[in-house]
Amino acid sequence: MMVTDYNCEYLGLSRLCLMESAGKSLAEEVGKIAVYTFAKPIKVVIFTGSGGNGGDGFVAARYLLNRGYDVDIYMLKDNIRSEDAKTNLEILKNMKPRLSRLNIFNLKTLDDINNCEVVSDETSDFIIVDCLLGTGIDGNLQTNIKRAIEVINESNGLKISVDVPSGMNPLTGVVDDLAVIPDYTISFHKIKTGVRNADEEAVGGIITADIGIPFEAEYFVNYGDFLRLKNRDSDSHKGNNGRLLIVGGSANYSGAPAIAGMAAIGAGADLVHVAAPEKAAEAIKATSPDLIVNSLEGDELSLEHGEEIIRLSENVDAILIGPGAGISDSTSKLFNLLVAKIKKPIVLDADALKQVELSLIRNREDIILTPHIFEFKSFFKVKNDLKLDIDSYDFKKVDENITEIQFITNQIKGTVIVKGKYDLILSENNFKINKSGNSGMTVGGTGDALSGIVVSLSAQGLNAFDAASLAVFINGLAGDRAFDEKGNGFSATDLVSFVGNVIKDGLC
Ligand SMILES: NC(=O)C1=CN([C@@H]2O[C@H](COP(=O)(O)OP(=O)(O)OC[C@H]3O[C@@H](n4cnc5c(N)ncnc54)[C@H](O)[C@@H]3O)[C@@H](O)[C@H]2O)[C@H](O)CC1
Ligand SMILES: [K+]
Repeated sequence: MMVTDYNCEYLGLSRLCLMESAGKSLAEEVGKIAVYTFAKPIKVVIFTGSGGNGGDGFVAARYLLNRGYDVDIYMLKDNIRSEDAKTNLEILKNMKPRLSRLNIFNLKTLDDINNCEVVSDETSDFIIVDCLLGTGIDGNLQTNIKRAIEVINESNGLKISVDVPSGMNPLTGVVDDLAVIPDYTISFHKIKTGVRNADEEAVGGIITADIGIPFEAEYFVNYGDFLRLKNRDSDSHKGNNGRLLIVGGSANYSGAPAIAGMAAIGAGADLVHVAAPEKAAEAIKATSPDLIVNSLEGDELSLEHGEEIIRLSENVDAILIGPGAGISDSTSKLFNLLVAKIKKPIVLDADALKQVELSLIRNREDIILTPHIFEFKSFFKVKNDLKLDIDSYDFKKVDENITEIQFITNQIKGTVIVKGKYDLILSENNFKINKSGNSGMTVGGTGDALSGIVVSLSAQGLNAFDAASLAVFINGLAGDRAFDEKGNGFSATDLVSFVGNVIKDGLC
């Protein structure tokens, strides 16, 4: 959800708009609950925190006042951290002289909280709206927030939590310390995972309110997806942040595994091993000192290298098979042996896609395929004239094309990137569209760079779908920077040189 939130901004839909929409939806739902719970106008008491959750409450207050409710706002924090929440609080404060039936109380001390009206109100004819904490909860509950949660739970009023019951982990639904126990939880756009996972008595009746977030914010890969890249912990040491093995190269092709390897380092991997036939290995050693190259006898990757490669795979977190490997019967047998024996995330690219049997990977979620449309059709043995053609405003055409491709990829549990002007990333019934990149990326080697970034993110712990989605976005952004610098004259090596910067900027 946080990814979607951020991606809204890149569609031009600001968080302030989303907060207005969230607050309005909240007021509508509170109004509906009030009408069918109480036969008369009642008071709504809104407890607010210092973040966006509190901001939703400030917005809802405006709409509830217009619906004839008395509104008391109990602010637990007056140092509001969310700019959008601050804007909405200012609006309420600018309503002076006050004509609306609104009171705003600053609960600065525990005594203020203990003496607030909901504690003493014996009736139950009021609604408490819990806007203390939402998806931004972090660490143990501060004392005042904890006391406010107790007061809310002890009160007789009807309780409504906004987005997440305050005190509950929005991702897991776990309550480490204490949480509001609401009669209803109103979730914006989509039920938060934690709310869905929690027991019913911990969240009450769940209501999902639409706040105008368009599909595209969820289905286009964008900068919000960088949130999935774990922030590297400061005391990590070599090897913590991804170790990977690239199996590729042949007598004529040493560039592909080298480009993939350098891209993998650019995407943050710590240790990049390459296993390649001796001529390619020597060439890679000479050009890329940062790669740990294992030289395999002979001109091509073949079955007798199997044991050595499987041994190498034991010390890494993810493997990329294919770049520059060439196609031969023995390489084919080797690749199928590796896929059958190595139970770690595997990325299959280029020549591996022409040789690995579909049946071997059908039930593996940790497999990522990176075909362009022609490799896609040959891997899945597609007979008809299938194209990746979603560059259109015609939603029927886009939907049909994606559905047609999904029908094919649903044969496997893994993730498939179908590369094109707009790349399509598919896994089970989930899909994302990547719009970064440019036509200059038709230059040879950009696919090798992509496969290097995919295996790097996979080695750093991202699941197949997230690693694939983010990698395509990063590869395209690096291609866009290379284009800005050299127009259509950039090389895959130029693209690789921007990968690190793209991620650094994306994480800011
Ligand atoms: N698309 C949407 O779903 C929208 C959601 N909105 C609302 O915004 C919140 C998320 O806002 P955020 O500012 O990130 O965080 P919170 O308001 O949940 O709280 C953070 C706030 O609270 C303080 N805090 C954090 N942890 C603790 C703690 N353990 N004890 C005490 N205080 C704590 C911290 O200082 C922060 O200031 C989301 O849930 C929705 O309700 C937006 O309205 C827009 C669209
Ligand atoms: K809440």
